[in-house]
Amino acid sequence: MIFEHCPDGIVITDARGCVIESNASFTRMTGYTVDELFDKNLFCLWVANDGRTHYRTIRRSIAYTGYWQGEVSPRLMRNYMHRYPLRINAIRNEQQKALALIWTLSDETRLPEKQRELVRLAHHDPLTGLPNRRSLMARLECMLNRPRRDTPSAVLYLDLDGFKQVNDTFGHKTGDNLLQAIAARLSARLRHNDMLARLGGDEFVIALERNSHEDAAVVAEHIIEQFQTSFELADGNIVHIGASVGIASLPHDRIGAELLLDRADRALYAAKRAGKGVYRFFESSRVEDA
Ligand SMILES: Nc1nc2c(ncn2[C@@H]2O[C@H](COP(=O)(O)OP(=O)(O)OP(=O)(O)O)[C@@H](O)[C@H]2O)c(=O)[nH]1
Repeated sequence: MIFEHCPDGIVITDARGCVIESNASFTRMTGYTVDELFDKNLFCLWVANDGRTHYRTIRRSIAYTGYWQGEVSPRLMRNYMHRYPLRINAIRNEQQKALALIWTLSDETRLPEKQRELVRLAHHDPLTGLPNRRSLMARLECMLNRPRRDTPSAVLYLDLDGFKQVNDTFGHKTGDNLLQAIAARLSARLRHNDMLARLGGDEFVIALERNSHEDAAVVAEHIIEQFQTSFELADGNIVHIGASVGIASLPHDRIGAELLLDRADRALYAAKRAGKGVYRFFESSRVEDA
């Protein structure tokens, strides 16, 4: 009774992760019905898709501490727009062997309004509503921890050309409106698996999931094309502005998110030097011409 009516989503699985029972909140939060879940392995359904390293980290934490805490990948939820905190607790026997696992998705919507706002602010840029640097870095780490061969991905670092001039000519408020309009235009064209984040100032980054080298170039071209149409802003001003893009494909060697972003930034620098309004790739020994 308490299990069924608990506002948090709860699933009980065996030690391997096969579902024994789930509650109504879990169905509401993930979109998976009880029947669909029965006997499915939750590790296969969610975790394994985020990479073997991630899977092994979780398994190891459960084996040693009986506990793991993190976030559920939104791509693996039917309700993929939401990212829920997930806890996995092992029920262990006296020899510390896991007998069953309790998976709990916390329903943040139950938090008081003020607390929810704090959670939102911690992960989003207040001006545009886009994910912020922190969210981006978490996503990049996730991408970098996946097996690479079958999942080529890329990072596009975008910087506006001549944004300072917009501020100087029209004022800071119009500059803000322009950043919001750009965020909306770029978001509208992205696939829902990709992430558009604002790092601050006039810098945006797109984490492209499962895109080949060629695909990343096509996306970069489309982005630059999107700046050919002027932005009609909420304050009535019409502003024309361009953008340059630096691209770093996920390498086969193991690197961290900071280095990957730095590579995209270096490619962006090359695009700026090449006269702006173009894209450039980062290549390990040199920056490749577009
Ligand atoms: N309106 C507005 N301006 C900002 C914000 N954050 C930073 N800026 C301004 O954005 C400008 C960014 O500087 P730059 O990237 O050097 O300007 P730019 O003219 O685009 O230079 P290039 O990239 O070389 O073309 C600075 O003038 C900052 O003051 C913001 O949140 N709102």
